[in-house]
Amino acid sequence: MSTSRAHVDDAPGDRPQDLAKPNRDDTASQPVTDASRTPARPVVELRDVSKRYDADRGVVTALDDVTLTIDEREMFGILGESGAGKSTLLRLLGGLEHPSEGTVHIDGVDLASLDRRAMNRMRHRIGTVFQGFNLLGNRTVRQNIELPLRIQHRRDPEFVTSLLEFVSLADRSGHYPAQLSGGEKQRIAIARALATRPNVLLCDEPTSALDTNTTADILRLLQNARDEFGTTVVIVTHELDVVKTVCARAAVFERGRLQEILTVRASDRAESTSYLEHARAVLDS
Ligand SMILES: Nc1ncnc2c1ncn2[C@@H]1O[C@H](COP(=O)(O)OP(=O)(O)OP(=O)(O)O)[C@@H](O)[C@H]1O
Repeated sequence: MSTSRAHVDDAPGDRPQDLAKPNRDDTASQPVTDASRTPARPVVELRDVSKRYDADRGVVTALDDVTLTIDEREMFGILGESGAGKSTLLRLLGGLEHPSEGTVHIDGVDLASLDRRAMNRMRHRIGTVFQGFNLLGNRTVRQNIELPLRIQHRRDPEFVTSLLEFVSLADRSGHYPAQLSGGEKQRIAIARALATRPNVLLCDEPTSALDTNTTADILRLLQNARDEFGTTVVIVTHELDVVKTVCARAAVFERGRLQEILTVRASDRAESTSYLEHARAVLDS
């Protein structure tokens, strides 16, 4: 598996016909809309990863000897109770921190091997969606989506327009976040995360602040992002329903240890339901 820096430095495609391509050259000829026909290729790989922190209460082991592979275009859940190590795992995948032991590879690149510049480039290939949306209140919808491109001193107005359409907010592009609902804010946040054509989309409790119907909309949107952009989607959540609805597999963590990787049977996948149907299902059982 390649660990070359040149791989990281590949410039993303800027032409309109590149809109649906993931930000990587070696998959350029592959169809991105039919995940089932593409052979599995590891995109996220953790090998023997441990992460320890020096805290007032002594050394805390947030992750303990974790080995895990997530394949290209997979929708993968990370489950666990509070303190299980989920956020720590996301920080390692996003390159915000490095493991105390072990390695984290994204697209075959060992994140710890990258210098600051290469790491910045790599971060643009990893989109993040947060529970609290993290939008800039003094920027319009369109400006929020453009932000990651502006940071790279790039412009891609056609792509931004296509993203506005992708998240069904083309008619709200001049509005400010305060004028939008929670679900709409999360749709902007997803469009912003996709603006750099990331290969991996990290979602940190993306639906925890949303009601049942809006949750279903956002999960459908994440699935569409996977299908249309070829993005691998990692969803950290404590909501089992979320995993059941969209993920094929999920890793369950307890006190930093990966307990098991569960496979969600297709027949078990929850169909998106109305609020009433969901309430019936929960209250009647
Ligand atoms: N920067 C840090 N310094 C010290 N301890 C930390 C740090 N970050 C996390 N921890 C500890 O590591 C453990 C795992 O924390 P982490 O935030 O990853 O769990 P989590 O599963 O995301 O929990 P939650 O669902 O509550 O966010 C906890 O015991 C936490 O207190």
